Amino acid sequence: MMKLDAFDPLESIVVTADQMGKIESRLFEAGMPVAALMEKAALLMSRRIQELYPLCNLSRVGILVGPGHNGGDALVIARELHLQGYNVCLYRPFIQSKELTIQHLKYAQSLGIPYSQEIEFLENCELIIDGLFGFGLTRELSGNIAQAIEFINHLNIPIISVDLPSGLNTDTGEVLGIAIKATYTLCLGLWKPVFFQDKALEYLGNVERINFGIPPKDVWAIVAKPAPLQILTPTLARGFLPLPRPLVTHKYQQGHLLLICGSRRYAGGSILTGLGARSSGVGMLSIAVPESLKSLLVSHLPDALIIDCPETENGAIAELPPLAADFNNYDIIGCGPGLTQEVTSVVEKVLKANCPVILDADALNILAKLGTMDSLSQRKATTILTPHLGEFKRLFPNISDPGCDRIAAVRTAAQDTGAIILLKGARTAIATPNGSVWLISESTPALARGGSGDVLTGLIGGLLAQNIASGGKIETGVDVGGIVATAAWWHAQAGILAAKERTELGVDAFTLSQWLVKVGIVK
Ligand SMILES: NC(=O)C1=CN([C@@H]2O[C@H](COP(=O)(O)OP(=O)(O)OC[C@H]3O[C@@H](n4cnc5c(N)ncnc54)[C@H](O)[C@@H]3O)[C@@H](O)[C@H]2O)[C@@H](O)CC1
Ligand SMILES: Nc1ncnc2c1ncn2[C@@H]1O[C@H](COP(=O)(O)OP(=O)(O)O)[C@@H](O)[C@H]1O
Ligand SMILES: [K+]
Repeated sequence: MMKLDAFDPLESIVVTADQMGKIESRLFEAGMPVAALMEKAALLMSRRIQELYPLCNLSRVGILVGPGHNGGDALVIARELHLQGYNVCLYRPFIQSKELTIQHLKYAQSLGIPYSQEIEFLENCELIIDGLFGFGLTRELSGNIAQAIEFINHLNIPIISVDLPSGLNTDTGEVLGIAIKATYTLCLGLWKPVFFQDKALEYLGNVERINFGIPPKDVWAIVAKPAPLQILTPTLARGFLPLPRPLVTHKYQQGHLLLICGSRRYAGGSILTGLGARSSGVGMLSIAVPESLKSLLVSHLPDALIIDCPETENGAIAELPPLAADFNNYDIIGCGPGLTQEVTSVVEKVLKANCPVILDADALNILAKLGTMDSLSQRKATTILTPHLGEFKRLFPNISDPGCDRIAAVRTAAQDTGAIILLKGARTAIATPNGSVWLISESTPALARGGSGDVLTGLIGGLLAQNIASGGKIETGVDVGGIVATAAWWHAQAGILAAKERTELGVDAFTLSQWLVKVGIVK
């Protein structure tokens, strides 16, 4: 889980290793002594470590000391814990180190803190502080360092990583040979992309940011405003919600969403999409389904207008009747869940609509087969694609493996197509064509179940419909990414809340749709 500080203006900013280095350099050039900054950060960390693991519960703490300033931080922590009475010992495999790190080592030695170049020295520890490498690591780890990390990971004791788990690439989250599997990671200063890369999650443990007071002006001197990489924090999400509602309004002013979804084989997908939309508060909801599903949909969503469409032999939508085909009646269209891949002509027609369009599931597979991704950039209205990793790979075979760097992949996809792309996963990322990416900082694997994505499609559609109908900024494209991200945040929060009460096994997609309204979105 990730702890966010609602009152810190830098809490939503995510910077790359290169940007962090540049921001840090500005502080040093302005006169901040390197040692003083290290002291500030490491003192805060050592205080936090003492809260997490009080002295009375521990007999021995092992500290991994690297050659750079991550190692320097670790040595300051070692010194402080020692002075507080902890029994501390050091593993320091490097002969050569940065000057400041050597100085801290000298002082630690003068205090009588024992150290060794052999990792077995830490065998009887009950807590490990990992200060081997931070954002300065670029090369693969091998040899004795790799073996030491393997040894530590097998000790089965809590590990606290300084800044990030040693062995992870700060930007891509890639494991550089081998990496520490932390219980806690104390991110220093500003969030980095590694905290939002799916494949890094199992290494991070619980994540907290240590705010040691970086002046915002130094951040904005390096990072463009608005930041190209941002966490959708609860405070930002609340700003994107259509609340409060105007006192005098009517249903059409609260948005009219058309969903095109479902088939005989995947009837439930249309219900779940409808339930997601309903939870958004949308004013009017129309759902076009194959005619044989009409009564089923009416029984689940009596508030929605169900449009029955002629169907194929297999029970898929054959064509859209006039009521659904006149797209001028709607603020936005959501198309895809449960359609089957038969409905190519419907998807082609939807792509020609003048209003914003959300494509998900089968609509994405059809789009991939049509091979007309280029045509997306010709669309005048906004297009939103919501693929999971498999769908993303089918849509964008030429973008390098999104499994390696999801953030870079989704950004490229949005820039190439001119569409808003929401890449689903443990940490969903939403990219806009101007290169900015929104990140969802927490979720739950309870959502890894069939149908939860359908709920999300409906929710996105319903939120955007309300924004458009109220003369919102979507027309100028300004905040669409933020609204889409708000839907993803809301969806994840509902999953977290439901899982807390029902365990991670208890959040089926229908339950999820019911929990959306229980999220405390306006605290
Ligand atoms: N973010 C900030 O503003 C602050 C950062 N601080 C610390 O400074 C860290 C960054 O420090 P550094 O730039 O010194 O970098 P690191 O401490 O992350 O490590 C880089 C060092 O490791 C060596 N190295 C890299 N790859 C290696 C490999 N595969 N095998 C062996 N050695 C390798 C490099 O030659 C260099 O000496 C942060 O992660 C953080 O812990 C703090 O001291 C305070 C403030
Ligand atoms: N491990 C996970 N942690 C958090 N969220 C997850 C995880 N796995 C899947 N999800 C979320 O669940 C939803 C699944 O959507 P999708 O794959 O489209 O499923 P479906 O098509 O069956 O509805 C997405 O919103 C995704 O982000
Ligand atoms: K580290």
